[in-house]
Amino acid sequence: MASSMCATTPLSLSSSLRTNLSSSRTSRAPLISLRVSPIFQALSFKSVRTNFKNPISASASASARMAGQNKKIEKFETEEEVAVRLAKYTADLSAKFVKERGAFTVVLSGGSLIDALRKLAEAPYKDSVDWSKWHVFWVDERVVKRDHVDSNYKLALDGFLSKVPIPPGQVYAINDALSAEGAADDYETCLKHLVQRNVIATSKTTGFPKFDLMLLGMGPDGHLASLFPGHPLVNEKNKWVTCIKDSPKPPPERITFTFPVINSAAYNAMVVTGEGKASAVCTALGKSQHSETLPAQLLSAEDELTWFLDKSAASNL
Ligand SMILES: O=C1O[C@H](COP(=O)(O)O)[C@@H](O)[C@H](O)[C@H]1O
Repeated sequence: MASSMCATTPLSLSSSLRTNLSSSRTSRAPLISLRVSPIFQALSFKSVRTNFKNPISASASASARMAGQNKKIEKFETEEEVAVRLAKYTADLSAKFVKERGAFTVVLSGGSLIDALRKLAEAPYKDSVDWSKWHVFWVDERVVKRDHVDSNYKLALDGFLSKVPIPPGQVYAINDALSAEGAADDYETCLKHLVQRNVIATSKTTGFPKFDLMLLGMGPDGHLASLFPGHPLVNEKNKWVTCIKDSPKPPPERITFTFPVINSAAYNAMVVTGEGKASAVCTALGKSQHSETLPAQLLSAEDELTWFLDKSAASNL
């Protein structure tokens, strides 16, 4: 569908995926969110943490809404429980947006996030999500060929996209034949065409594209997308998509959404697991004395930001 509109050519998925295209179903029940009462909001992180030792249940995880903000933290005993919750959260948002606007625009990151999405490609979601309405984008991508081991597209294809029947024309990979600058410009042009067609919504508040859901990860250094601590790209205010040629994490050349676009998303989900990220989680969620501002601290969302943490990642809170 989008190939005639976008400079970026939507990817060509494997023929096995094409054979799945007829199997899309109706959407699931409306979103059920783990809202918490004002009393619970006032609970300290220490008391939330005690739930790890005596979990209520995997699904009724420790959850807290930051006072006065549209930011929630959901904590789970294990990474497996994070994956189970993330699948339901994403499926519920898919149903909500398909019902409201007839499309669901989802932005993926690379890294550990893709493995955390594995439950979404299993029963019951594999058959109940209306995959035909999904439009998939990348919050960042490495400037490598799509079949390269470092490609975020390849990671998502192997780990998730090849297992669900999203129409190939609705999966927007970056053009891997271009330079970093060219690929960033090309991707921004692609997004502008889709905004014109109202496939991607526009934020009334910021004027930037308003994706329905971004599924994000954070590095141990507190970076998200390809926005690294102390890098000037963190402060980009005008571009939608930009490139970095000196990424401290290899490979050095990448393209990335900018903060104005990331923070204009309706829903942002930050998924973090493992002890190696506990310190950055602590800083990002404002519980440490660390003087440096990490990119993850700057994350917000128009409607709601949720941090999904396992016990290890939350261990310093
Ligand atoms: O380089 C990247 O790293 C981040 C974090 O990855 P993780 O494996 O530590 O979760 C990822 O979100 C980003 O998309 C990727 O390009």
